[in-house]
Amino acid sequence: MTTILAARHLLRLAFRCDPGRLARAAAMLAAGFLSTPLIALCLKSLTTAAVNHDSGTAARLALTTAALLVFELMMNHFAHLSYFELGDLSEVELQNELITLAHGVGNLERLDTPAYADTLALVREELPRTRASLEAVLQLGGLVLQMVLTAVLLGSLNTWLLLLPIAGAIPVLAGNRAQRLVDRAKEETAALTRLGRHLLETTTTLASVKEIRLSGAEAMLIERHQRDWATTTTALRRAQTGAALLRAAGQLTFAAAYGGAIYLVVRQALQGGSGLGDVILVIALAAQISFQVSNGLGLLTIVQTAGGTMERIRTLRTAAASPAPAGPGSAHLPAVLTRGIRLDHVSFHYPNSDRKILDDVTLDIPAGTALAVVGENGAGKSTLVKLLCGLYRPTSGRILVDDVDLASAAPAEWQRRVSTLFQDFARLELRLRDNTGIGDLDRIDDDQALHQAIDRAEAGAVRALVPDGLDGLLGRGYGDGTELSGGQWQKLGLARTLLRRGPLLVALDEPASALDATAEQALFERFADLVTETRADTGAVTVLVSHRFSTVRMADLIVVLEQGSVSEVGTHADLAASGGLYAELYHLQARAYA
Ligand SMILES: Nc1ncnc2c1ncn2[C@@H]1O[C@H](COP(=O)(O)OP(=O)(O)OP(=O)(O)O)[C@@H](O)[C@H]1O
Repeated sequence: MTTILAARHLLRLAFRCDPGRLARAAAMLAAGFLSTPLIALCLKSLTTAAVNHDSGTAARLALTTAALLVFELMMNHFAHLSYFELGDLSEVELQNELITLAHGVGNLERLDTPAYADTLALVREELPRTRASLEAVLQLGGLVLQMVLTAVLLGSLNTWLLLLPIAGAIPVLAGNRAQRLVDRAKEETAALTRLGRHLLETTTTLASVKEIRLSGAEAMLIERHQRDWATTTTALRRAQTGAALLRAAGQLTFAAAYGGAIYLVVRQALQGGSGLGDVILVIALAAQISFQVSNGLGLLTIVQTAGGTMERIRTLRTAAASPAPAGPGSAHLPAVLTRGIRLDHVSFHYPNSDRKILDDVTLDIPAGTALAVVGENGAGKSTLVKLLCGLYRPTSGRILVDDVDLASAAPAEWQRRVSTLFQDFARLELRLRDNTGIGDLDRIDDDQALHQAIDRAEAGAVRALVPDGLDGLLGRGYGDGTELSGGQWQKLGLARTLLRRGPLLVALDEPASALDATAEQALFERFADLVTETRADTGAVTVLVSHRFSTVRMADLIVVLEQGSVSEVGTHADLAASGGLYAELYHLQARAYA
């Protein structure tokens, strides 16, 4: 994206946020910037008056010069107050758009695409610079006005002097090219930078530090971290060196033109074509041009970097706006399940790999069924749940809800009818109310419903730990919230699941992985209640992924996944007697407990 497009985008954004403030900032900046060449003009007249011994005029001009200097400073100062807040508003607006781009894509497929994830990570990192970018755009506008006035004053003395501002364009063009070099290097090293940040985060956050310390993997991770950073830094340093050389060449060219301009006007004065005042005017203006060019270069670099960010946001927007593989249709989902959910020859691979994770899965889950999914690690259980929740679409095959193909319904419509607790459940370090309330946003302010869901999830003791109850903060993400254990967070995750009304699918992926034995027992009593309730209410299907066979056996139907394919389906009694993988795993676990 060119600098002009970036500037236009930032100005539009600022205009949307607060047009009045933008107009005030622009007017004050323009007034401040225009007063600089006028100071040079005053100095010229002051010199002429002094040479002519006109002390009255000289004194008046000296005062005017001082007043202009103060005016210039004041205008810049007050403009800064206006655009400071405007920059913040614009950044928040872009942050909101980024959140939409990360979540508003209907499914997770794009986030799994490395290019999309890298671009998103880069933009997230660059957003805090929005304020400086907007400031740079406004100042560049003022600078352009200032340069035009400077050019008019120079041209009125000698048309050759007009070449001076033109020579000023050379370092600008060189700067443009230099920035492109740096941007390209940044994009090429984005994946490694992301990995570096991940390693830094992993090695410095409490949760993982414990494990790393005990495993002794510290040295290995530090070595890996250093190696990756060294590769990234080398590539960036090479690009920065090339960029610095280009910028220096441009500035040297301007320096030569600057010297030529002074020579020209001094020669003109010696030949009697102009006075001492004109020489002073040119020296002052040339010095201003030198400052304008170097200032302009710095500002341009900032706007060009913002251009990179805007371009990346545009790429994200285009990707998010492009239709998903089989564009969502407008088919309506039933209010109540009568037949159930059917997977019809479903195969799936993640967008970032060709490896089939699910292979030709066909499965009928009648309405009201409690289905358990078992299988070894990596068999594809969580992936199956994610597909059922509509977070991903099958690469081939269909998922039918009664007779409606999920691909022909809007993902959001289905996701409103799904209640889930994922294995990697979210730990929202916000208020207890938010943490639970996002399970059913319409009820986030319904204290009674929130308390009920928390009680049903056996999380009453967690609530008692939070000093301000529903409005108390959780975690140490910001503020001084209550830190919770893994199991306590998981119970709150379950409370979210239980808050949702009228689901057609309840999916619990290893919901007891962090719970103690008593909590697990209580959870499965709740699970049984939930199945009975939702079955009567909406005919919902309940899917439970678990490695605990004591719980799995309660399910109406059990499906065994082996390397992405269904190897066994049936009731506990059928499968335990069949002598297959289920029977083997079940007896293995039963023996361990015996
Ligand atoms: N976002 C992803 N991108 C690429 N591959 C993935 C992604 N998520 C999971 N996989 C791969 O898919 C395979 C199945 O993962 P899945 O989480 O579905 O297994 P699972 O049966 O739930 O395992 P577990 O019992 O360990 O939870 C794994 O080999 C995993 O590496």
